[in-house]
Amino acid sequence: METFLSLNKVSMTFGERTKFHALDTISLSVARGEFVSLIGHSGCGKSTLLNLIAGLYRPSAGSISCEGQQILGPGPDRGVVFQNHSLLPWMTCHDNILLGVAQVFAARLDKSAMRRKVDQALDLVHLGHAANKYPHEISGGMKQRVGIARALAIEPRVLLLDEPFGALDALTRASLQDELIKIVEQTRSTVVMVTHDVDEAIFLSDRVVMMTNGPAAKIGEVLHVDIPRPRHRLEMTTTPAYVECRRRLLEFLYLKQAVVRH
Ligand SMILES: Nc1ncnc2c1ncn2[C@@H]1O[C@H](COP(=O)(O)OP(=O)(O)OP(=O)(O)O)[C@@H](O)[C@H]1O
Repeated sequence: METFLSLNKVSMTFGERTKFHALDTISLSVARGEFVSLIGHSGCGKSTLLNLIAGLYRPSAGSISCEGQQILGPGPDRGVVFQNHSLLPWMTCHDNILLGVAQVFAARLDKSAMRRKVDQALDLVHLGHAANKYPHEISGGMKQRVGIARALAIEPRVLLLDEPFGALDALTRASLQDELIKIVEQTRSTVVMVTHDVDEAIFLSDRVVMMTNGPAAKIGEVLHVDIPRPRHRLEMTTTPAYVECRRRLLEFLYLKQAVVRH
């Protein structure tokens, strides 16, 4: 498969005097339209890796490129969704999304065309009716959906999701996972997602990248989720392929990378 996003021997060390070696020689190729999850114990460096792809950090060594172009900083080709929606509280949902759209499209589109883009993004997450509400007037799940709409509205080539559903209850989480699958099918997005949740990783991903515990975290194993799509949440869980995926992830996390707490 054609490589779309490429991480080439990426290492990351934080700090000047007291150095912290977070990631060590990470190499990973992501194909166009692929959905890849990063899983690993807390503090292993998943968010750091995602932030490197987002261009929010520069790697200490190695390089990252998207469609052959080296990533040197944040850009509209990569839409990021964080665990906490990070919407501006004094702006409506519509205007929160418009903010990014205007940054990317102001030179090419007039105001009404940009507003249409915002409306389309809100429709994609079924929130057209909440366009004029403020963040404090909507639920946590709705805020995350606005966050996803905001990331999608700039029409990124890659969607980067940092535990996008981590703060939500199990039912809301499941319905947003279903929605995300539909959106990704519709937009044919390439996705890299950080998660702690084994079932979420299997349900959504083509591949799950398992990271070793830090410091100097590496890619431990990579799991190919060989379960045909469309995947059905309930039916899927009883198939041998699912059970095997789950076993491999749990074995990695709780046996091979067991965390000893004192
Ligand atoms: N800006 C920073 N300066 C120094 N150290 C940092 C910085 N950002 C992260 N780290 C360290 O790098 C390591 C990896 O952090 P990171 O947030 O990437 O882990 P994570 O796997 O996403 O954790 P979690 O699952 O708890 O969110 C941690 O030990 C963290 O303390």
